[in-house]
Amino acid sequence: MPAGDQAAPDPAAGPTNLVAAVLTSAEFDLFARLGRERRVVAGEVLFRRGDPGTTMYVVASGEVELDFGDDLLAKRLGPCEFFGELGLLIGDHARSADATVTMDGALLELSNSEFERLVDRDPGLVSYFLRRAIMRVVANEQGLIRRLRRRNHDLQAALDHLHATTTQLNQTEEMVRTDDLTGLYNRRGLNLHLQESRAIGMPEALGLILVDCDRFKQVNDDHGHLVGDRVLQSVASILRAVSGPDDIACRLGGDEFCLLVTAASRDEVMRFAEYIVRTARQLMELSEDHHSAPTICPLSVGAALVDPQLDWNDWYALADGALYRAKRLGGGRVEWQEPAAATA
Ligand SMILES: Nc1nc2c(ncn2[C@@H]2O[C@H](COP(=O)(O)OP(=O)(O)OP(=O)(O)O)[C@@H](O)[C@H]2O)c(=O)[nH]1
Repeated sequence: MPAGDQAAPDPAAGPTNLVAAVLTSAEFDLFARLGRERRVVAGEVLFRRGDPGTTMYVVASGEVELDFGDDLLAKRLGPCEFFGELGLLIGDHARSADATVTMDGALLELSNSEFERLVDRDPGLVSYFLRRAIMRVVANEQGLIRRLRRRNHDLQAALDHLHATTTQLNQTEEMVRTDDLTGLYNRRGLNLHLQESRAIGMPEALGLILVDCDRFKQVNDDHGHLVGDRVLQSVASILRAVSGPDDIACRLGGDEFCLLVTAASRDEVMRFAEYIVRTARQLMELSEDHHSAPTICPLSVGAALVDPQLDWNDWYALADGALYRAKRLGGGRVEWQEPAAATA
């Protein structure tokens, strides 16, 4: 029988060999006597994963590759190594790998009838072989469980990492959208918000309220930049207090702010606008008694109903017309702008 020039493994080899798919030389001799020899050539497919199988094979010479699919390592089997034994032992077992000849040679093929004769011929040897076959299945199973556990662990770590990255990205995005000093949206945040709103559908009616501090430069000049900062923060607090969950308060830059509110009528928008101017005035009156640094300043406000279908520049031009008038009239007041008057 062409077992090749390679020596069969020593039957007295230690327990580490127990789970290897290698026949001892005594086993190989016995299998060779009763198995059918089959010549094979490289590229020949012996069976595919999922095929039902009832035979086992021993490589006499040449080489066979077992490919278990997924990301499991393919195995190459040489002389005296066996495979497909579960097909023989269980009967009609679905093959768990593709078996392809990778080097010309010969195989011993054993089906149930040959195996029964093998048992009759040398029950002791066959029982030793069976014990090893079972241990091999158990070892493979344990290896698989270990691999799955490791993969699960890796997957969990990858998910944790992804979660941390997403949180970080959200925080970064939040920072990019927000004005450092006041915590309101900045101009970029407002633009992004408007883009998102346009994508999901704008509210049907919107009011734009432009807010500008009066003589703010004087606050900086008289009391310093930090006092000026605190005044800007107070204006932001007023806007935050007045805006509902669907309204957008934004610091457009410097001492200019805006509030975009969902409102359907002039009265509704004016209520917001007048509240803002009035609150600033009342806060000023409260602090007028003591001669400490100001915490707020008078505010000029321009208000208008805007067409949600038009863009920001159109809205701004409209409300800015009113703001300009409020400034010209001395500040600390609200001016309203009708759309028709703006285009006239
Ligand atoms: N403290 C402080 N000042 C700022 C900040 N950003 C801009 N400014 C100042 O705000 C001032 C705005 O000046 P102006 O545009 O002349 O406005 P104003 O003095 O209120 O004049 P009117 O609007 O005509 O009443 C400038 O002096 C800027 O330096 C800021 O973040 N903090």
